[in-house]
Amino acid sequence: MRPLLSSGTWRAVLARAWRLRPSADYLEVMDPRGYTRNPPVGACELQGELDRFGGISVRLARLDALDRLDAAAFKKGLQVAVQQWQSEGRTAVWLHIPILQSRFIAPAASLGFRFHHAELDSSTLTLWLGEGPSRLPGYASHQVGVAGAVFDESTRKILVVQDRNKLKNMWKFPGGLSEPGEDIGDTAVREVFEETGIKSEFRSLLSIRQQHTNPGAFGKSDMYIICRLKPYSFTINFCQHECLRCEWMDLNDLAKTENTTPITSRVARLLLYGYREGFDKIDLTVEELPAVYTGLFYKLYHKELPENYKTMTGID
Ligand SMILES: NC(=O)C1=CN([C@@H]2O[C@H](COP(=O)(O)OP(=O)(O)OC[C@H]3O[C@@H](n4cnc5c(N)ncnc54)[C@H](O)[C@@H]3O)[C@@H](O)[C@H]2O)C=CC1
Ligand SMILES: [Mg+2]
Repeated sequence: MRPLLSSGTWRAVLARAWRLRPSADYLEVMDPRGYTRNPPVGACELQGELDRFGGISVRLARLDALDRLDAAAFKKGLQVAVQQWQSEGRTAVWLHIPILQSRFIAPAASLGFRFHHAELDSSTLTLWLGEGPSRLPGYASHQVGVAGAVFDESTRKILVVQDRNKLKNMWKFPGGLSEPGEDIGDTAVREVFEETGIKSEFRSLLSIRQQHTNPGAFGKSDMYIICRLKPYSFTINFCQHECLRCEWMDLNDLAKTENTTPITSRVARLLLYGYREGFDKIDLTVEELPAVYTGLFYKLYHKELPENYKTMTGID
């Protein structure tokens, strides 16, 4: 984000916003050059950055005098600052509050700010100032779980576990929740190893399930992705905390058993089809491509596309 207001301009805005009058105490701590050595409560220097949508972002962690600021003074100052931003046509305010300054959440909320999201050590509140209903995007809507269907083509065996923490003991593929910044295939390989001790490598993506208000997703929706993995170790050493049993099972048996979940049964049948007719019938393979706007890279998953279609040469 681009800072559009200099700190000098901010000082001027905030001197107005916080309606400060130098008190006798304040004057006592001015040095001969006029700089404040120990600003009193309320002499807080807010620094904000304009974003490309016309919103303003205030990071309380960057404000030196906050430790000495009480909640009432913060509320008063914020109220005036918000009026100022509104008169300047700002569309929204984003208020980033470090966890140790959470006493400022309640005064901000009483002025209409609402939580946008929280991380381990900070929360972010927003206030929409634009016309009509808020157009600010929400935060995360889904959690992502990934399982590995580890299939050994040479023996037709598939790796399955029974979850220790479930009321019904049904066979399923080992898997778990994706970590921030983790590729889908890497989650599958990591979770399979953590839960079963089996080493494997990513082959393809087989299915995506979307479920809303999943009980384990803290009120969010759940994306559950199953990957096809190829094993390169075979001795099971399963996690006692999460699994009750772990086995290499014949794929035909998994496809037929009733002692499994509908999604595991469906994917077992999909794998059987791929095993008999060719995995290209069922695989979504992955390729890394460059993102035009951000300069980053991303993973794109789709059915195999012939090389001449990728380059658009040799197409009639
Ligand atoms: N049909 C299927 O085959 C199933 C699919 N799934 C999907 O798998 C994904 C999650 O897989 P998991 O193996 O559950 O994740 P995971 O392998 O990352 O394990 C989560 C761990 O957190 C623990 N945990 C969860 N909630 C807890 C709480 N409130 N307090 C203390 N500990 C807690 C669990 O006991 C477990 O050890 C989701 O996407 C889910 O939809 C989950 C179960 C069955
Ligand atoms: Mg798990």
